[in-house]
Order: sequence, then C-alpha cells, then structure tokens
Amino acid sequence: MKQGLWSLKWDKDHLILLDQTKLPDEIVYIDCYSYKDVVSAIKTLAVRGAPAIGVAAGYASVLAFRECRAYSDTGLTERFYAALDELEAARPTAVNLSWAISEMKEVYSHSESLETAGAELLNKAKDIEYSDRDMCRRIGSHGADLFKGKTALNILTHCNTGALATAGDGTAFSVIKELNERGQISCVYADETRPLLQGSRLTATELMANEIPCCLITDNMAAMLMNTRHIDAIIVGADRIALNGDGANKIGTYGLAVLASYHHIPFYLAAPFSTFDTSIKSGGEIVIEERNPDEVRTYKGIQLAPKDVPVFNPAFDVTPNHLITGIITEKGVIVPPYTDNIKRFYKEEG
Ligand SMILES: CSC[C@@H](O)[C@@H](O)C(=O)COP(=O)(O)O
Repeated sequence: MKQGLWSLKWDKDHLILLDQTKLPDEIVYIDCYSYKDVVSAIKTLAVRGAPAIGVAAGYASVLAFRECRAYSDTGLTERFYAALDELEAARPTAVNLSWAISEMKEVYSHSESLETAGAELLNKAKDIEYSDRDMCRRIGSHGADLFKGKTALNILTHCNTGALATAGDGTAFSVIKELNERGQISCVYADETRPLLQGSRLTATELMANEIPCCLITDNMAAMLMNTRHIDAIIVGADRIALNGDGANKIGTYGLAVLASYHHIPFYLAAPFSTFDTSIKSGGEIVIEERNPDEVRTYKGIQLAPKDVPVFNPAFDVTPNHLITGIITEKGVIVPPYTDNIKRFYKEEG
C-alpha cells in the first residue's frame, strides 16, 4: 500500500475508497462490496480524477462479476455487461473510465472459463492499478527533465492531479513533486478550482503533506498572478485528449491556457496514454459533463446564491492544441504537430 494520502485500496474482497468529498475536514472511508457502491462514489466524486476513476472501475468490474455470478450463471454475460455499461455511464468525460472497462471486457471475453474469470479479472484490475503507479512515476521524471538546469521555479496548477487523483503520485502533481525532490521549486501556486474546490481542499492538502512550498489562490487571481509575479510554467492534468492534442480538463483550464499564451508562459498537460482517445479527431467531439446546479448555488449546505437562479455548471472545458506547449506522458513529452506526433508515439512505443 502507498504511504501517506491514497485514493483507493483493494482489500481481499472489496474496494476501499477515501471519500474525497469530506476532505480536508474528515477522513472517511467507503467500503464498496457492490459495483453499485462504486458507481455512486464516482457520481458523487468520492473517487475522482481520471486515472483513479479508471482504477476504481477495474475493481468495480471484479465486484460486478462476483455479484452477477452469485445470482446465476444463466445470462451471466448479459448481466455483467449491463453492469459495466452502468459503470461506464457514471461520468462521461474522463476516458480512463471507458478505457478501463474495455480492458476488463477484453480479459473476460478471453477468459478460459467462468471458474477462472474472477481471478483473471482481479489480476487485470491490479495490473491497471500497478501500471498507473508506474506511469505516474515516469510522467514525473519526463516532466521534471523539461526544467533541467533551472532553479527557483514558480509553477501554477489547477484542480487536483496528485495521489488522490491516481493510484500513484499523480500526473501534473508527480512532475511538481519530482521537481521539488530535485530542489528546483520556489513556489507552487494552486488554484482553488471552483465550484468543488479540488485545488484548495485536495491539492493544497497534498502540497502541504509533501512539504512543497506553496500558495493558494482563488481562480480569478490567476491573471493578476501571471502579470505581476514570474510564473515559469503551468502544469495541469487531463481527462481526455483527442488525436489532435486538444485536451479536456477541469473547468477553468482553458482560461489558464489563454492567459498563459498572452503572458508567454509554457502550458503543459500531463497525462498517461490511458487518457488519450485516438478515436476522436478533435476536442469538439468530447462530451462535457454538466453537473448539478446546486454545486454552484451552495457549498456544504450554505446558500451562496438565490435558490432558483439559473446556473451553467460544466465540469470540464477543452483547451485547443495550439495553446498547449507539450503533453507530458509516461513515454516522453509530445510536442506539436500533435496529430503526427501522437500517431508516431503510438506506432513507435506500441
Ligand atoms: C490526474 S487527474 C487529471 C484530471 O482528472 C483532473 O485534472 C480533473 O480534472 C479532475 O476532475 P474531477 O471532476 O475532480 O474528477
């Protein structure tokens, strides 16, 4: 098990999730014995962050198989696949969810027998978790290499991309952590990330826990920050990256990219290949999740706006490829022209 903060853990026969909606005030764990517990945890954002959702979906598939099998072997495949469809529909934007489910389907469809399928599915779920950890480590190292020879770096990040969003040290956060370990960080600025405050509740907690020098800002301070203090780079995660390099990430990311371009600040996405969706040519094809308006009108039961005021609450936005300096992956950093270079990475690296 990972030391320090962790998002999820398989324990013999069930999945334990850290309920991230309660952070930083309370540490509460959710014991998931049914795949439906995981569906609900994904919907409420108890487990969140594209890679962590993918890993949770792997283990939820194991639970679904066991539940379907306990019911009857007759019609098992239909019921199992219906459960997987329900899991996949829990959140639409992060492709890691459907990626993990298709990996699990692949294992099930090639399993030797119903007797062995359960163990094979569990092995695959563990494999997804362990390789996510390894990918985080490699993203950290490739990302940090971009800043060789530079010291006293000021980095701005958005949302949460750390241990809470993955099975390892994170994506963008892993780069930040590695840079700090190399002694190159002066300050990491974290956007609070309205409306659900993943930046202030989660990233600030992770930065402090890792003793990384940091400073929290509200989202509307980013432009002023870039104008008045030296920012070396903006590094954020991603939920789905199209073949042309357009990337969906937490709402507010596109705004940061526009500001970065105006202020001539390098803007990087950091994500594993499980976040790429090469079936779509551009970001225009990415389905953007719209969430409950009360997430904007209220916070923890406190009314912040008139009860019935109309609200627009997209959870993500898409940053066009021309605003992205590079995409930091576990296989290296991809730079423009993205379509050609992403295809090349797939071909060369397998
Ligand atoms: C390594 S996490 C990358 C993204 O998933 C992250 O930046 C993000 O947008 C998370 O959104 P969330 O709605 O909290 O799941």
